[in-house]
Amino acid sequence: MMKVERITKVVQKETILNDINFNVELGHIIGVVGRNGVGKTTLLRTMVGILLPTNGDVMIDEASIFKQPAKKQDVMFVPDSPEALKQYSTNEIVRIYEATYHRFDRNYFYELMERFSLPTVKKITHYSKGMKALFSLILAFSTRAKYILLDEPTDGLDVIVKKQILQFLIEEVADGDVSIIISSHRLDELEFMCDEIILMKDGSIESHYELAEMKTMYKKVQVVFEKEMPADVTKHVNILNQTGRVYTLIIDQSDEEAEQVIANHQPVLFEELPISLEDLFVTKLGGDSDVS
Ligand SMILES: Nc1ncnc2c1ncn2[C@@H]1O[C@H](COP(=O)(O)OP(=O)(O)OP(=O)(O)O)[C@@H](O)[C@H]1O
Repeated sequence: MMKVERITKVVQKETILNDINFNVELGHIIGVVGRNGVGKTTLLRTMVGILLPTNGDVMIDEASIFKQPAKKQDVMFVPDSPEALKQYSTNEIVRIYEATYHRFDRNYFYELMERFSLPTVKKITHYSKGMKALFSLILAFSTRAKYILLDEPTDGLDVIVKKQILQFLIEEVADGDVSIIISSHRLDELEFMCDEIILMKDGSIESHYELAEMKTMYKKVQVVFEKEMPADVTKHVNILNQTGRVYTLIIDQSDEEAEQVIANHQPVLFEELPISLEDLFVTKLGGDSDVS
């Protein structure tokens, strides 16, 4: 188990991460979402020990990655634009990784290169942007690290490779030996593969739920009233969208009165719609006018 324990990160007197706490068990895909600049990348970089937290610790199987650096072998970070090692050839990088990561699996590496039809090259700079992203992913999984942290992993990948990658990520965690933590703005992709979502706000965790559970906490409905929306309804709902008299609303299920208040006005139309992660994101974070 990986434990992120009370991580706080202050940079130039500014608190970027504030008391972040959560556990990662093996066999899960966890999505980290939040507005631009909220601290997602800083969190991932701290979780692998690239950044030192101002306070708090990251534990893997009860050992701190900061106090026992060998534990860092268990966690790999794939940045959104990997710049390192670009002057090397594919095969040289394999040798460097073999020397660095004790569990690096050369056979698995070449198997994945073949699976994703990625050729070996004399210099990594010869790869296109998408090929570099794919290469970084393949390298990360070939280290056989238990915790793989991905920052915007599908950026720059074409739709065919993207689908293959999403499928691959799901397969990787299926055996229960690996967990993946993904920071992404692609909420549709996260929805497809994540079982847990961490939603960040102002450098803190606003909520951390299983995605399925989170969806049961809210209800999305489409409502049409005879005239405009009654004032007492407005107090109980979050308006996602309005097109003419058609409102798309989010109702917090803990507000027991909300549906009754709507029904009291005898709406012309009142029907439930499937709720998406994007709806939850807008509901929980849409009220912030600034990029945090
Ligand atoms: N080295 C640094 N020095 C000063 N401030 C930094 C540094 N790195 C990050 N920050 C600040 O920390 C905050 C969080 O940045 P971070 O890159 O973690 O956000 P993010 O959630 O990943 O954003 P995005 O969704 O845009 O990628 C931002 O306000 C950023 O300006």
